[in-house]
Amino acid sequence: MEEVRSTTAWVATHSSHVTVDFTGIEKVAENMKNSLPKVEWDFEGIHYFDNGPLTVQYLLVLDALNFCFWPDEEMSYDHLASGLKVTLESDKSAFDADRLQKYTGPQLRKMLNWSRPLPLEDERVRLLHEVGLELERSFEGKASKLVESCDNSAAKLVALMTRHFPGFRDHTVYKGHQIFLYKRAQIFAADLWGAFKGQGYGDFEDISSITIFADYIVPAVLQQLGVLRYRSSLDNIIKKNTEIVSGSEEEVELRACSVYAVEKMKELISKKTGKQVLSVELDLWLWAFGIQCPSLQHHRTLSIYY
Ligand SMILES: Nc1nc2c(c(CN[C@H]3C=C[C@H](O)[C@@H]3O)cn2[C@@H]2O[C@H](COP(=O)(O)O)[C@@H](O)[C@H]2O)c(=O)[nH]1
Repeated sequence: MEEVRSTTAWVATHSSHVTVDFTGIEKVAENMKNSLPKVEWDFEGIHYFDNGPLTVQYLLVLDALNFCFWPDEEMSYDHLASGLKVTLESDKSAFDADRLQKYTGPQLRKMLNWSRPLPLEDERVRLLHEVGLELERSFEGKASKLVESCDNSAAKLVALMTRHFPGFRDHTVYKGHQIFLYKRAQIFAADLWGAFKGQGYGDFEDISSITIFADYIVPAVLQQLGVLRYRSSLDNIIKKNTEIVSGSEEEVELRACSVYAVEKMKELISKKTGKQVLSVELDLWLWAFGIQCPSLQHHRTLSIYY
């Protein structure tokens, strides 16, 4: 995760469209100093959990598809999490590696109880196949084997995920430099940690090494909190819901500056309180705040990464 931290910091110090406001960070950290808001994983009550390997399989499938819901105004992450949960509850072998390799778009729609094509449906299907095939080839078909091979290290898990599954290699090139975000790979580690409450498959000694998950909700929340400031041209693009091209300077800055700003916020809160705060905890708080705010306007980029 050092790569994520150092490369996003590079973007933040060379950015043209997004600025990290340290006064804004200071204000948020000061407010959080006395009461660190704790948000429970699955506060929505929408995820599958049975305390065993099938939960790991569920979370891998979930995070393989955990991106870009906004093109359909009525769709959200909740539909994915709960649709996959209902699917698994009625058919425990639905996410077996051989079956993952065969799903079609209409079948995936049915799983999510969705009557029209899903956003980036063909990509979602391709990524499901990729996960099934690689699980079968390298991990006896089981996501639990993948996690077991990581020696309780979230960093190892992210490295392994990005090595084995091309769809999880969330990176880009910005002003000639390679930048790593690894949103879905990191969120998989965080979901395991959250679901298993840091025990069993969620027991990671280095959970503090994970950064936030740069999606389209967190940057919007950070802007609202005065932690990120946008150049007026970018502000207009977002207000008008105009699409931002994947890999553009604007898009990379929105995501990278979010990671960097929350790392700084975490350091400051830890310093003020004398307690270790985790980026995962800050992420969940920011994200939960964001999705409960219907007026929040976020950037729109078509991407399989977030
Ligand atoms: N940074 C961050 N981004 C997250 C999540 C989650 C869900 N995490 C679960 C884990 C435990 C909790 O109980 C959550 O349920 C989804 N997303 C992203 O949000 C976007 C979806 O937005 P909308 O279209 O409005 O549904 C999309 O990019 C999706 O990838 C998170 O935790 N952090």
